[in-house]
Amino acid sequence: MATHKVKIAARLRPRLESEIDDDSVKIVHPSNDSGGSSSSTAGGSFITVANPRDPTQIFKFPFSSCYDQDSTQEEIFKNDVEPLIDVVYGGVTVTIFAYGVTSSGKTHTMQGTKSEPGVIPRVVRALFEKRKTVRQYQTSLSISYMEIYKDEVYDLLVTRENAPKLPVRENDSGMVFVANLTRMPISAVEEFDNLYNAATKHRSVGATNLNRASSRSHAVLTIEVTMLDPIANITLTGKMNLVDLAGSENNKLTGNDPSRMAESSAINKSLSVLGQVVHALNQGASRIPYRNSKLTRILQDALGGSSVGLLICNLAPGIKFRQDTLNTLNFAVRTKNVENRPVVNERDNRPASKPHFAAVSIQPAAGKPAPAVVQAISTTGSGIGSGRVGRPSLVPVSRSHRMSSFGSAGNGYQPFTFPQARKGAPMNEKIQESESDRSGNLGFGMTEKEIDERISKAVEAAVEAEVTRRLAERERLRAEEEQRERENALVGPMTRSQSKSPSKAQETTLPSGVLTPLLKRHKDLDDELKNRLRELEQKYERGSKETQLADVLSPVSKKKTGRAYVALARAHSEKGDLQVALDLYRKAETYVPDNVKLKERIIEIEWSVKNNKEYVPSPRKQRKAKSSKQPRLKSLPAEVDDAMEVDGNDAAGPSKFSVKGHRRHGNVTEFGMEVTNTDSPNKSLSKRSFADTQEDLENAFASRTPQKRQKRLDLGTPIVNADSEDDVEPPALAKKSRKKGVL
Ligand SMILES: Nc1ncnc2c1ncn2[C@@H]1O[C@H](COP(=O)(O)OP(=O)(O)OP(=O)(O)O)[C@@H](O)[C@H]1O
Repeated sequence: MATHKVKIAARLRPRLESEIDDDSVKIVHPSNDSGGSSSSTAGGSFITVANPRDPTQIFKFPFSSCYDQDSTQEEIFKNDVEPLIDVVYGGVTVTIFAYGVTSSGKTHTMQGTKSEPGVIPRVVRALFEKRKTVRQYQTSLSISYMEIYKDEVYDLLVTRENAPKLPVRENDSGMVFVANLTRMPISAVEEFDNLYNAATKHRSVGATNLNRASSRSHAVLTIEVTMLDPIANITLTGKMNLVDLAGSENNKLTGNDPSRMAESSAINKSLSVLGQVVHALNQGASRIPYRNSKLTRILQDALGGSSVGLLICNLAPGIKFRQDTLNTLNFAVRTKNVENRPVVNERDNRPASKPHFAAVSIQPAAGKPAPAVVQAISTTGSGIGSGRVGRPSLVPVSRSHRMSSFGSAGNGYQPFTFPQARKGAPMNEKIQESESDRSGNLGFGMTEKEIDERISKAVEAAVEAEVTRRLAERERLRAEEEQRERENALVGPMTRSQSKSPSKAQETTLPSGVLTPLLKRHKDLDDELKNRLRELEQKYERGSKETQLADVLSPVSKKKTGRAYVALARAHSEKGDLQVALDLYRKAETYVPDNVKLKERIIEIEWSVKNNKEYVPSPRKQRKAKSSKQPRLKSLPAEVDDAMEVDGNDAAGPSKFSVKGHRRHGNVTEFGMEVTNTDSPNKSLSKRSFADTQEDLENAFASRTPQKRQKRLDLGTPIVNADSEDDVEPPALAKKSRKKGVL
């Protein structure tokens, strides 16, 4: 099982004019003693620092990449950064961050100067170069750039006046992102340079005793590479996060004034939380304090998450910085053991097979997928203004979105963007609810009232237009009739009788209220007759309304509505509420007038009501087990089967929505970890190995028993409340593997 440890590169900057280099900190390259390269990535290199309390004692810090004062920007890039370009083009997120005391050379390493460009400009050039070679994709690049200043996030791509504090959020998939961060497309290196140079001027920089242009904030530049494979209709998204951290500060040395002190304390606090996060990860702690600072939340994915990480430790020479150097190196040593589980961010763009509409309302809350899945620093397209590009959502909006984890087999992933149920809720909680209260309901955990409302709504909308049309038509006919009557009054009784004949058709569709005038006219009728007529009128009106409803529905809707009424009727008859049941059965009959069993049922209940006798419904039939593995979804209770058995079906309640099935459909298959910082990433990220691994894991996944598979799907980072300040548990699988010491 492969995980990826954060790689460490240490760089000692040269002595500045005002400084004394007393050899307190030294880089040793045993293999290069005879001269040669000023760096080593071959192993064996180490840094020595004398113990401040006992100068005879020498601390030794071995790292795979150690760069001394003579190292060049080019060397660092070639050895440690360039290999990561292929990783980004493999659809993985890479995070490179420069760490060190103030004035140790972080900005120099990341940004550099015009004559000595640093990591950032080189990465951009390399990404554009690489783009030329990946012809199978339609590739686009974009950038976002933010700073974290006094624990608040600001957009550096807009002017400071237009840069409100941006909130850090977490989506349903556990992906941490900065809301409303601008993302700009870049089509050429020059375009990037212009944007970046302008944005860098917005960064908070101030003079301290140690650095004339000291960064007062952490800066995070993200370059996103989106690759659309038009043949497979799949989009890969790789990201490069380049982080220039503010330096830890010793206020005795910096000579900070009160305002600088406030900045300094925010910087030191966030760096201290960063240390705590690393420490907690190394301890295998159950809670990692990511949420204690914005910096660690944003870097969450780079530390114990799903991106490939490189930490460049910048060191300043001389005894003045010795304690800071030791602190930095201690941090580096601890970070060295942090394991990530990189994933490929891949989105399948093929259209989704449409879930049954009833399924959407069931809301199977997804078990959280693997670690903060996409990347720590991502942007959102929501609500962004002109000139901004919406982040292509990595949440699976289409048929499937596989997060292919290098190395872990099968963390689950939900196939559709179901609305999230309560965070942290078990995946099938809603379903369990339905089952548990089944006895009191007619199905789907819905009450009778809800079913009735649903039916009414569905019917009402369809009927409204038709009723309006009919009323208008009736009004027109009545007006015509009155006009004819007036004309007939003039031409005599003979003609009148003839002229009335065309309205014969109306008699068969006697409009409601027509009997009332009749009653008024025949005042001499005895009371009994009057009552009878009133009853008839009521009956007519009720029947007429139901007939109208039934007329405008499609055959399928009629059948469904009929079933629903039968289900309700049955529930009422079981409660002994026979009159209500009878009314409901009658309503059902207007939708399914040819159903013989229904007619019989109505007669039976009518008899019971009339004779005040108890009615004993026939026992429900046992429904045959369905052969299909996927239970059929129904929007209405399964009380009545397709053949419109009145209510002789099983009492097993409605078909339940199979989360398992749907989740498998939108499976997330994770892949074997083949990416390393140092070892031939080109090879490890080849399409071939990617596909092969995917197949193997899918097979392995398929061979699991359903129970195991379900369990597997449930694994992943717990869903946390974005607003809560609670700590976040590290990804369950990562924890497990850490504990086991699996690499
Ligand atoms: N490798 C290097 N070669 C030459 N000069 C360097 C090197 N590294 C740093 N410097 C110089 O050291 C000074 C401090 O460097 P830089 O501003 O990069 O430090 P920093 O770690 O970013 O500081 P802060 O945390 O205060 O922002 C600058 O003048 C820079 O030009």
